[in-house]
Amino acid sequence: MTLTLKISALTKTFAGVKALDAVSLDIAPGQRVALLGHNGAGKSTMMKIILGLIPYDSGTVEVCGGRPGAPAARAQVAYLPENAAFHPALTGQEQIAHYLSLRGESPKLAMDLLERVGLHAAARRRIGTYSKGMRQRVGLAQALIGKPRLLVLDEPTSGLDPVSRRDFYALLDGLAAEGASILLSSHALTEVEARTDRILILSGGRMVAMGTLADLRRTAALPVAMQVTARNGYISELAAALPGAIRVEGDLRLTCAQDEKLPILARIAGFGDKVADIEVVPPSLEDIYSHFSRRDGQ
Ligand SMILES: Nc1ncnc2c1ncn2[C@@H]1O[C@H](COP(=O)(O)OP(=O)(O)OP(=O)(O)O)[C@@H](O)[C@H]1O
Repeated sequence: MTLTLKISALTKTFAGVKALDAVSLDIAPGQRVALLGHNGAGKSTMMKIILGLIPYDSGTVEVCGGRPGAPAARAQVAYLPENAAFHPALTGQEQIAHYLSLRGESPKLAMDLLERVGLHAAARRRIGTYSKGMRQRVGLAQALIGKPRLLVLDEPTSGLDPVSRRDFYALLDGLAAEGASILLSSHALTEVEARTDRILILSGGRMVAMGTLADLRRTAALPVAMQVTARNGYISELAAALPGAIRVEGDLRLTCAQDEKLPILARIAGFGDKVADIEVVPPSLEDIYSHFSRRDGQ
């Protein structure tokens, strides 16, 4: 399978500051990759290099089989900046028709693109009257011009309400299902957790974690939390068998290392009917993110 994006040992320095330090990443068609990192971690630098906007010092970068910024790569890559701005006096249809003309495509395709992102009904309204979520969708419609193979999205859901975020990710899911590769940066960890295939965490320009959420969870080996509800009258008996468990509002709460999880569950199961319920809470992406992107002394 031809990779859409192939980055190996990418390094970029700005006046002595290593913005990227030996970063590698492959994205295959249909894959959605989240780029996470604190402010200044190197996310924008990486995106700018992929788009061919700035040069890099060393390593290799192949975008749709070519050099970043080369005409072939530019034709197949779309970019949505964090705060995409559009002309408020233009309607959505006029704005997209304008971008289509700039790309040498028929302005008549505007309505199809707007329909694709759910803006069909508002297409003839001025963008100045659109909500932030609607403007982001205009941005996505613009990014879809020319059926790009790679979408580079810089914090595409920042400032969107939960429903707009969910709708936006549903659109991305559809695009990925059709074979588009997606690289997006985000600070909203919970949504990334559910809606991307792999996660790359940068910290100070270095790649500190890469993989599926399950991979990251395994590598981080963070403690698992459990909540045990005992049947009436049995909480003390259970507490005595679970060292470290504390009572919170009639339940028992405890944390354990990953490799202790199954033995502890077996011990709890041994209590049979004395246990009313048990909940196992794995570490969230937020816990995992903090673990990997901890900045010493900051
Ligand atoms: N043009 C530049 N000149 C000098 N230093 C730069 C330049 N662009 C970026 N940097 C530095 O490179 C590092 C990485 O910056 P970058 O903008 O890629 O981070 P980021 O992860 O996108 O941050 P944010 O989440 O704030 O957008 C930072 O230390 C930044 O100050």
